[in-house]
Amino acid sequence: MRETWGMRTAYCVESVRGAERALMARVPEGALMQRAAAGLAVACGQLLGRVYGARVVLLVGSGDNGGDALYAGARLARRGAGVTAVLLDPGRVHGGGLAALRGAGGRVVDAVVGGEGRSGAGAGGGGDADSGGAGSGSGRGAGSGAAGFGSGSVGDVAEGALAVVGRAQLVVDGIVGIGGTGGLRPLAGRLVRAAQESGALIVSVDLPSGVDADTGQVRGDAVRADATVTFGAYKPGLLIDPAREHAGAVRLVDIGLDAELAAYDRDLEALQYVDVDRLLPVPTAESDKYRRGVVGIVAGSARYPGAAVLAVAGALRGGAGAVRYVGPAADAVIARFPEALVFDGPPAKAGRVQAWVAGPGLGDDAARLRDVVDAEVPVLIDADGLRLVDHAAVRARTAPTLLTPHAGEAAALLGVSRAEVEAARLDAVRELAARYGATVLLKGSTTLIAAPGGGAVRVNPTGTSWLATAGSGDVLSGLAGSLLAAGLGARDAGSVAAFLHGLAARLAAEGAPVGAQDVADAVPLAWRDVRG
Ligand SMILES: NC(=O)C1=CN([C@@H]2O[C@H](COP(=O)(O)OP(=O)(O)OC[C@H]3O[C@@H](n4cnc5c(N)ncnc54)[C@H](O)[C@@H]3O)[C@@H](O)[C@H]2O)[C@@H](O)CC1
Ligand SMILES: [K+]
Repeated sequence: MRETWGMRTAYCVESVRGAERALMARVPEGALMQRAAAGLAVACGQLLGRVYGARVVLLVGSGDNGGDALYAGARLARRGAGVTAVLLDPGRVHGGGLAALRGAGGRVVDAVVGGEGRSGAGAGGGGDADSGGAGSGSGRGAGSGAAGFGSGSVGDVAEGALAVVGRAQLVVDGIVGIGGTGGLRPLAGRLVRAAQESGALIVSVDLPSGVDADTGQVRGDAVRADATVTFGAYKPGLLIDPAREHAGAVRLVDIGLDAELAAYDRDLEALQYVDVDRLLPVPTAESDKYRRGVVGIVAGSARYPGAAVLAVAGALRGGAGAVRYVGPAADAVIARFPEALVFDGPPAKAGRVQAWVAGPGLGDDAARLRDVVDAEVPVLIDADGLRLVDHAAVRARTAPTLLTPHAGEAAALLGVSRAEVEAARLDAVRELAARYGATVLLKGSTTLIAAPGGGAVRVNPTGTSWLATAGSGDVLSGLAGSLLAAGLGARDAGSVAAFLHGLAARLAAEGAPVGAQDVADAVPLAWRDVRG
């Protein structure tokens, strides 16, 4: 699973379109679409295993996304597949693509009654009531300028179209790509549901139709693909939940866009093994414990001594030379980790510290937290610390600050609901970083790290649902604080910690539940895996 290549990057639609325009001016007309279609056809062939004789259905929308699907379908038809295009908007379809498919022997049916498909209302049954989808939302009517989608009632779907979808081995989702807004329209939703129910493999072209490319939001019905073949660059939505869950395995097809994209700012970055390897603080011959960094941990309380132990456990595995625990759980910490330095007074009097972690299990100890926030070294604030902290004091800090909320804590900081944060993680993390003048690591299904000055948001690629276990956040804050003390900047410390933490959970879990202590114990394995 180890990848040897570097940073994965994602660009917003505006940048991708700009780069595409620049490239299109230099290459023959239609060349980019042919590159895209060729890559798509190869990926479909690999998923099918055997192309000759395979039953392939293309769901074709009104734009170039449908064009990609049609040209790829033509390539598959020339290799012997039985390819049928279902036109969702027969009045607006990519002409060249349609001609190519027909020329290669592909069939074409209309999705709506009155086209080439036989007419018949309500075939397939049962779907009408839930055609609005879970997201019920705002996006559904948006973009109703797309002729044929907003207007057609669900009952208008042609029986012939549903029947071919039901028999397909592979369904290619060319409904919408980067030109899409809002969720699937009812007609498309009906066909997609039929595909999903049939058990066919579903491959999305560029993006799963219905998701938001730039934010990862899903505002209505959206395709759930087994794989997505994306062109030129990843789009943020392919890397951020909830859209990411819809994409399946994502494959990037090079259409020659990289040189043009260099003129644009990245929207997202996902560190890979080699990037993390380069960032890990590895001691040299001259290192002593102070040069390697001392991390101070202000965590735990009489009620929650375990949070102190777990934060120290994370900190001991993060590369700092020493861990100094400050608080009332010193006995519990020493019993488990005799190598920790402990002190039960105010942090300001605790001795030398290069970075502080404050908050896990802290209870209501606002005084100790204030001491830490006033310190002129990097500070990580988590959990209870996020609830107690004086926001103006955070904004006034001059040394780096790293806030590590989960969605619920982020919601409280922003004054919105947890569901709103979960639905729009990228917006939430950017907004928090701007508002608090701090680097923010938003934990969850896709952990994101945003710096206060803007720039690319980091997305952690190693996350796993095994991390959804009590205390795992305490380990993460200790680990990230330790990396801060070892000299990493806040954005790097947060992203490297999230990477190691996710990897450690995977290595510890191996398919079975693990506790936070197991995750901490597996962090050295993750280091070795990265350095290996
Ligand atoms: N621009 C380029 O150079 C390339 C573009 N390519 C493909 O072109 C796509 C973009 O094509 P387009 O700009 O034509 O846009 P799309 O094909 O993504 O969308 C077409 C139209 O669908 C309508 N629409 C919007 N939301 C909808 C919804 N929820 N349901 C139904 N219809 C909706 C709109 O009228 C929109 O203009 C990319 O995603 C990619 O697949 C590739 O061929 C590679 C090269
Ligand atoms: K698509």
